[in-house]
Amino acid sequence: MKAIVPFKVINAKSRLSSLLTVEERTILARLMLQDITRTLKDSGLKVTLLTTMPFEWDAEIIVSEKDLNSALNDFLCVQDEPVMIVMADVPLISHKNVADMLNSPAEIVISPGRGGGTNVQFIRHPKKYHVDYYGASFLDHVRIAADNGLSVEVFDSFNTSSDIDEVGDLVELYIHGKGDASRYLRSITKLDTSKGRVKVVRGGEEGPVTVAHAPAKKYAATE
Ligand SMILES: Nc1nc2c(ncn2[C@@H]2O[C@H](COP(=O)(O)OP(=O)(O)OP(=O)(O)O)[C@@H](O)[C@H]2O)c(=O)[nH]1
Ligand SMILES: C[C@H](OP(=O)(O)O)C(=O)O
Repeated sequence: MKAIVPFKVINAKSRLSSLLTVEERTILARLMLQDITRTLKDSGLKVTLLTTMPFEWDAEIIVSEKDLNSALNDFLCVQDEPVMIVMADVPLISHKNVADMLNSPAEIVISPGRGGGTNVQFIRHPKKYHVDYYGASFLDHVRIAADNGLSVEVFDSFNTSSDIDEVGDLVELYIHGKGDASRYLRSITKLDTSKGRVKVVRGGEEGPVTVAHAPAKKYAATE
């Protein structure tokens, strides 16, 4: 069974730029991808990365300069087997989450993200479906499934609904993460529990974490 993970190589996670430098965002994005790739592979899935430019990774790479939706739909329309689409910013996804999605009897299993997005989708018949990310993509995906007569399960999981888009989202990774991305985050930031909602702020506690692949600078955009 296949999993495809879209990955924007340059200037990833730009919405975190009020807290993290471009190098830190690049490393964090790479480590989230590393944690996710490991979980998907250990769950028995064959992982393909859909990237915006050539990229070294321990997975099949498809490079497409098309927009995210066109690139994904080009992929889906030639797949004979089920496909799981996992966004590269859902680092808490677990083996159990993957197994539960694969075991669903539904034709489309959708894990929503905060704010109307879509974090993970399991698509049993990719040729009968297409994706429409951005905006309220969760609603769009439910509608596309209905328009194509496909049954839907909305997958209810803290892990898979926790996508890391904005600085406020980092607290979930900081507190609940068990992989390298969370270790790295804890090495460069700390928790501010002084008042109101807990926040991730500058100042780290743990030692540095090594990144397995090419140096971050190579892919970092200039700010
Ligand atoms: N292949 C491909 N992947 C993309 C593209 N844009 C975003 N992605 C990936 O799609 C997923 C969801 O995108 P976002 O949550 O917006 O992530 P992002 O673009 O790194 O974050 P921002 O810069 O803050 O918008 C992430 O896995 C991104 O790496 C694109 O143009 N092509
Ligand atoms: C791609 C987009 O991600 P978001 O920016 O909403 O996390 C979506 O889920 O439709």
